Amino acid sequence: DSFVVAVVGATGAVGREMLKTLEARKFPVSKIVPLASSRSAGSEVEFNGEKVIVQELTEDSFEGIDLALFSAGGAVSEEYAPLAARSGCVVVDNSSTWRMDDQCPLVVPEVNPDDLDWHKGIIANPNCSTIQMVVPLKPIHDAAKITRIVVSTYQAVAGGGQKAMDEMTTQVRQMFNFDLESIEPKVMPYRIAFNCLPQIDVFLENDYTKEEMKMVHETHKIFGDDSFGVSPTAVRVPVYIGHSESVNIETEKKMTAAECRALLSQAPGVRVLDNPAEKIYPMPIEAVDEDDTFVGRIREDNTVENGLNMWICADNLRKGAALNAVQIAEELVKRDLVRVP
Ligand SMILES: O=C(O)CCCc1cccc(C(=O)O)c1C(=O)O
Repeated sequence: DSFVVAVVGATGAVGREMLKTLEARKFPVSKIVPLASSRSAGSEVEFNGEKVIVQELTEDSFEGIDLALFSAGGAVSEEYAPLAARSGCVVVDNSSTWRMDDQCPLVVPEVNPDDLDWHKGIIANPNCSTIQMVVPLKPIHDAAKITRIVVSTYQAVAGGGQKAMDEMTTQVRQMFNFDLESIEPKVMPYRIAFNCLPQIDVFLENDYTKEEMKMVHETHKIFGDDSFGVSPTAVRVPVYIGHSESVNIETEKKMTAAECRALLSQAPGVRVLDNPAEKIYPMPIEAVDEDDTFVGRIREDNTVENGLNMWICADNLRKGAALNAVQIAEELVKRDLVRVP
């Protein structure tokens, strides 16, 4: 059977990727309903070779909608996701609003698909940096029990949306014209062109950023296990699309680099690119427009008992957001769960 599917935030960077992914994976859509703010309503998007008019999001937009993918910011999710669920529409929300709500499953289909079974109408899509980390770490955790994670992220500007990407373009152009004075950052705290910013989102009381603490809390919820620590540093780097992460883990049981490589070569959603002698390793420019999470630079960390280092890259708009949301929708269809209990 096929479904009436809404995309809320259809004109944003992630919303557009959601439409592209629904089409590319031939999700069974009987009717697509692109929704956005009054500002974007009236514009057109393409879907399955047809032009579709973007409609304005209102409280009765969800009548007759079976499934709604949200990526329109936390405030819209907070107000409209419960409305949608109450009118019998299953919501997959890409914002952080519902991720830590104990009535909402927080799901990466390769990692914890069974959590979908207890959804009450709203399912949360994790933060992009969390998704690409848990995909390879879950099989390792199952095999050797992770006791500690230290992660440093190198996050693309696309995570800040189209405006952030445009800001970097402007800065690069200005710098090539040696016009440095007029660089006035608006979306990001400082100039990002040829720079690194160790701040993504706001700082909290503990001097970590919201982005860093999302990786801690969301990883624990997705694994259903908070017995291990997560020590995060999230950094913005001058890359357009594709997040990279340097991950160091300690495990209870010893796992060699070779065993880790072999395990990840079989892991769902993972592609191992790891041959230093041939200069083979993941890079963000190679991860763009790919479904997989790429892992390389796998090596033992002999400064601790059972340590491993690895380097992980993924397209943050795709597996980091839109693809994961569509894969959740696919899993809901498979489990006949496109219905609000
Ligand atoms: O900047 C990045 O590289 C990733 C940030 C993603 C993001 C941006 C604004 C708001 C939220 C949010 O939902 O709170 C989120 C999120 O956690 O998905």
